Amino acid sequence: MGVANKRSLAYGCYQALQAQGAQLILTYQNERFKKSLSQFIDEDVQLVECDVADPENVKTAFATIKAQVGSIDGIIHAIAYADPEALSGETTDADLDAFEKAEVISVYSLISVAKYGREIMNDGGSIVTLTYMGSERAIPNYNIMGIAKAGLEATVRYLARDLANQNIRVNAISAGAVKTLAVTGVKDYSKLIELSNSRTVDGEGVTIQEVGNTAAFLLSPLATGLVGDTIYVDKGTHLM
Ligand SMILES: NC(=O)c1ccc[n+]([C@@H]2O[C@H](COP(=O)([O-])OP(=O)(O)OC[C@H]3O[C@@H](n4cnc5c(N)ncnc54)[C@H](O)[C@@H]3O)[C@@H](O)[C@H]2O)c1
Repeated sequence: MGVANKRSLAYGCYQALQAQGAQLILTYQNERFKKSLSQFIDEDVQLVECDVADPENVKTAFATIKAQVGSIDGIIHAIAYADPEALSGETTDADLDAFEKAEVISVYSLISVAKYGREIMNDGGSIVTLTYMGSERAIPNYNIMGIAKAGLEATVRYLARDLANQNIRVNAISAGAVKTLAVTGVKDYSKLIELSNSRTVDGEGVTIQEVGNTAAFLLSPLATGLVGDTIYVDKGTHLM
C-alpha cells in the first residue's frame, strides 16, 4: 500500500518482494495514482483502490482482495499525509483539522488496515509500516508528522500484542530521508535530506532498495523473532 511512483519507498518494497517471488497486489489512493501505476507496474499485478481516509474503503479493499485471491501473507503500509502548510514553521501553527487529517491518514489507517487485513491473513503473516526518526526527535518542519509517527510506532506495539493471538507480527521500519513525493511536502526538505545523508556511514543516503530488502525480510519467516519493533534502516543517520 503506497506505491505512488518509482521513487516511493513502497516501490523499493515491491521490487524486493518481486525478486523473492512474491505474488503482489498494489493498492492505490485514487484514479490519478492508478494511471501512474499502470505505466510502470507489470500488467499481471492486481491493482485495488483504497483511500485510507475512510475506513469503509479499507474494508471494501480487503473484501475485494479476498474475492480475488482468498488470503494474503503480508501487508506493507507505506502511507502518510499532512497538509504542506502544517509541515513548516512551528507546531503551534497547526490547527485541529490539519492534525486530525494527519492522524487519520498516517496513524489510524494502520489500525483499519490491520483490522480488515487480519481477516484474510494466513497464520504466520506479517504487517510492516514505514516511520521516520521525527517520532523521537524534533526535526525542523516535521512538526505534526513527527507526532503522528510517534503514534504510529506506539500503534505498532499495541497491534503486535493484539495480533499475536493470530500469529501475525507487526513491525515498523524507520527509514532514512529519501526524496519522494511525500517528503516534498516538508518545507526545506532538500536541507533535511542533505543533512540526513551527511550523517550516514558513507555520506550516501539509504536507497529504496535497501528499505525494500528489510521489508522483505520482515515479511519473511526469517524475522519471526521480531515483534512490535521499529528498525532503523537509515545507514546510521540516527546514531550520528
Ligand atoms: N521519504 C522519506 O524520507 C521517508 C522516511 C521515513 C519514512 N517515510 C514514510 O514512508 C511512507 C511512504 O512515503 P514515501 O516517502 O515513499 O512517499 P510517497 O509519496 O511515494 O508515498 C506516500 C503514499 O501515501 C499515499 N497516500 C497518502 N494519502 C493517502 C490516502 N488517503 N489513502 C491512500 N494512500 C494515501 C500516497 O498515494 C502515496 O502512495 C510514509 O509513511 C512516509 O512517512 C518516508
